[in-house]
Amino acid sequence: MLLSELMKDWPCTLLKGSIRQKINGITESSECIKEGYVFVIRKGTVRDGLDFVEEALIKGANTIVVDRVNLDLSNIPSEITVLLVPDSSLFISYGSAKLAGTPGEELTIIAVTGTNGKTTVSHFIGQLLMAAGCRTAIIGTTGVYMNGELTETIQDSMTTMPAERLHPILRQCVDRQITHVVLEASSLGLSSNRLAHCPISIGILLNIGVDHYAEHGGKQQYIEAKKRLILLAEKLIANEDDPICYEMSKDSASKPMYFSVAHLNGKPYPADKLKESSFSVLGKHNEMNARAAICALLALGYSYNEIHSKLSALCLPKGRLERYSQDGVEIYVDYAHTPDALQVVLEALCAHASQRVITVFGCGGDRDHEKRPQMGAIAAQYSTHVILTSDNPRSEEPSQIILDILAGTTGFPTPIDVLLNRKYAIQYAIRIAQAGDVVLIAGKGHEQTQQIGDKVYHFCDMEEVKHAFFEKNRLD
Ligand SMILES: CC(=O)N[C@H]1[C@@H](OP(=O)(O)OP(=O)(O)OC[C@H]2O[C@@H](n3ccc(=O)[nH]c3=O)[C@H](O)[C@@H]2O)O[C@H](CO)[C@@H](O)[C@@H]1O[C@H](C)C(=O)N[C@@H](C)C(=O)N[C@H](CCC(=O)O)C(=O)O
Ligand SMILES: Nc1ncnc2c1ncn2[C@@H]1O[C@H](COP(=O)(O)OP(=O)(O)OP(=O)(O)O)[C@@H](O)[C@H]1O
Ligand SMILES: N[C@H](CCC[C@H](N)C(=O)O)C(=O)O
Repeated sequence: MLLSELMKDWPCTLLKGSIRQKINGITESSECIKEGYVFVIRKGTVRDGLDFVEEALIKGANTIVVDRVNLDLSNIPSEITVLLVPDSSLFISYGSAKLAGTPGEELTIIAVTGTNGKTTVSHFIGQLLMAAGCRTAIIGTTGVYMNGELTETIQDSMTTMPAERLHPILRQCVDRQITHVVLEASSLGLSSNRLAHCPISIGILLNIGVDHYAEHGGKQQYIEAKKRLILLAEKLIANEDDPICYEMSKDSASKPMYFSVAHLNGKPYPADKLKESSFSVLGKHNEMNARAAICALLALGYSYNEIHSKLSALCLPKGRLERYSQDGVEIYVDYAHTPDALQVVLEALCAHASQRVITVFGCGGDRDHEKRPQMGAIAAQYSTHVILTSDNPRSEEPSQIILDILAGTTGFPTPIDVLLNRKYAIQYAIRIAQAGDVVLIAGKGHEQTQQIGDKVYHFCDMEEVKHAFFEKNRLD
């Protein structure tokens, strides 16, 4: 494509060079530059793309896009084009869509946001659509699935991928005759305009809890970020029981569809209806997730009868209440890393367990501190025994994270042990567990790595569980 074609529908000012350049791709990361690429410079939270211009030019960039005036461009050779745009993050979304041939326009895109349940609801919707015969892709934290096949795992478990990666994947979807795409819209993805040029038919608002406040600068800013989905989506589905979601839904241009614990789309829908359809996924939260998914199918024109006949086959994505049982002990690996998530999962397991509930968890470093004591209190309230350990400490001191969690556990009689090494914490839990006990290992779900400092190690909770049983039986 010629640069002139990319620019023609977008407010751009030519600062230097020619618009007759042939361009082969677009990126905001110098690491991804190839010959003939457009390098879009963005000032980030940590670094400034401006510092990587030299690297981009060495790698073959022929166009530089900036969104700041009065920059010194004298070091940029004359054969390189420099454009000024009002906002780099919007331009990269627009440019990525256009270079990929706007594949989103050929697809029905459903985007799911909320603090908890995005991955689960996306997979439920995807599974229902596939059961109804639609070729469907699911894009989110656990990877890209095209018609049920995992085609790409996402580095860093990113929930909403940058636009420059999303639109080429949407193009692959079109090439594979996929008609429906269900994607997760994270607050950070929405606030950084990753979905700005992705045409969304249905937006789903699940819930608002505590997560990512620190990165957004507060709860209100987090809510504002989630609200962007309402402006992007043609139709909105919202959780009527969540007061913040309900309030937010009033900003929708079209009349929203609601789901709640008692209603669906304005009609009574008691829990028995789900049971009658043999929906059998554990946890009240997953019943709510199923209600959101049913609403999405209703919005797409399916009837209750068609939807109900498919509910019995719904299953959870990897790392969500993932069960393993050995020697009469039931183990659940779950991705609960927020207070609300830990609470609903423990409520489900307490209702299900016949004996003790042993909880192993920690909290991620460089993330909200306020969720730590809240999660400590919830774990202590619902569990018979708590083992505190490291999640992804990242740049933080692991023992300080534990102290923050412990602050919430005072006043509860529950025994609490601390084992910073997650492997040993899991081994200890399995060693003390007896037949009939339930062990919850929370926080990392499907993750295959653990980040301690700036080092990333292979780590998989489920692998450690199996290894721990092997060790226990070897020692006995
Ligand atoms: C908080 C956030 O959104 N971070 C993303 C963001 O970083 P940033 O704005 O701080 O960028 P930066 O690192 O300061 O760099 C500034 C600019 O310099 C460029 N650069 C930087 C280094 C270099 O060598 N060359 C280069 O060109 C960068 O590409 C960028 O354009 O832009 C980067 C480039 O696209 C992303 O890699 C980075 O995501 C990182 C990996 C990340 O971990 N993000 C997580 C927190 C995230 O987005 N999570 C959400 C929410 C998950 C949930 O729901 O729980 C998600 O959707 O995954
Ligand atoms: N509707 C819900 N309400 C509260 N907690 C939930 C709900 N659904 C799932 N959870 C909890 O949240 C965890 C993560 O679920 P899921 O991956 O579906 O959410 P998510 O919003 O995609 O999370 P993330 O974006 O952080 O990956 C689950 O393992 C479970 O503990
Ligand atoms: N997308 C979330 C996942 C958190 C998972 C948990 N294991 C942690 O590391 O805190 C985040 O990056 O905040």
